[in-house]
Amino acid sequence: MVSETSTQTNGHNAQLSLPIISITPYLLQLSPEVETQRANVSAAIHAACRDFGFFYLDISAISEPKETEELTELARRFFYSPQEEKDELSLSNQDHARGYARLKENVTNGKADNHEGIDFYRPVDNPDKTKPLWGENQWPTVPQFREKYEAWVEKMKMLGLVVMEAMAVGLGMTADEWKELRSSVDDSFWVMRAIGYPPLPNDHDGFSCGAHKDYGCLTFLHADTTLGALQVFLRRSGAGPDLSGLPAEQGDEEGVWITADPILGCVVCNIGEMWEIWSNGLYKSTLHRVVHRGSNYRVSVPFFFEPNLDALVKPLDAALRVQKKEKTALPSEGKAEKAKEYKPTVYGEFLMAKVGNNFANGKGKYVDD
Ligand SMILES: O=C(O)CCC(=O)C(=O)O
Ligand SMILES: [Fe+2]
Repeated sequence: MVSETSTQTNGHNAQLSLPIISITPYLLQLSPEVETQRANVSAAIHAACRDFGFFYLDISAISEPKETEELTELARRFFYSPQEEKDELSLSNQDHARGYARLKENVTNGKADNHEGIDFYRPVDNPDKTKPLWGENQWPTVPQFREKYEAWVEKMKMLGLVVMEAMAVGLGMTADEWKELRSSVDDSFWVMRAIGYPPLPNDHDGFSCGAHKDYGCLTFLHADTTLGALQVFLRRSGAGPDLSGLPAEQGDEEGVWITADPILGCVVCNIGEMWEIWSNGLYKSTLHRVVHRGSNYRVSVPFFFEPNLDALVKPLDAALRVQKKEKTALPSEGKAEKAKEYKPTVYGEFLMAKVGNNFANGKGKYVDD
């Protein structure tokens, strides 16, 4: 909530730590008091999206730690099974997107990532594995895996819609505007991934997962208790040189890499490129990466809440209103020319273009290389 975000430090300078925002008011029955709390939540999310593109979302109202611990335990059981068993669920059996990818099979920025993973997508009507993204999910035979993960999908889909509503309020959208936005995410083409990270060898100069921006709408990440692995790039001028000793994947951008360690009861939430378009750049999708140098085997479970395939994603009037208001508030820019607008895109076409490029060469999965 607003009053808490500036004081929660999570072990860092408050300016450089991700805010912690509870979604609980959006799950409670509406009353005048709850309405005020919701407005505070929305203002906090709006600020977090502008300043960080990342925040902790306290979801303790809908999930006990036991549930997420079970997810990581089930993933661990799968990743610890013999390699031949995991390979039976290989991406290549299906549409090259749904299934298991071996250690180093995934590539980011031209470098092999030091992780293995299994991906699931929203099921489709009339599956056809010869078509990009149109195959069937491949579930591990680990007892309870499918059941528990499918329950998580339902919960995250619900959470996605709730967070979208909170963001609509944060942008000052009217009820009709929210209704229209809602209709472009109410049949989300979601993706869920379980990722296993062995520690990086000491002399390894690469990354467990190279720096990238998520391309969709909202990511909700549950990770096990490993510290120091997930890093987020905060663009800040005057931040000084990057002392991480790692290749500068951020290019010439000035800023700092901070760690986003897990917090009990929270998922890490970040926005993808579709929100950058909806907000006309007011919200930025933020670079992040994983560098796991610990001695344990780390597991994370990101859920990607994405738009509907047929959603036309274009700058929202509410975001343009915010930008216009800010521009006219600046004395020097009183008669500013029309602000630059992001190009609209149909989510399904955008996704197919990303995946299609890789499909032809046997890599249906979207990789940012
Ligand atoms: O494992 C993590 O902490 C992050 C994974 C991630 O960024 C992704 O899969 O897009
Ligand atoms: Fe990511």
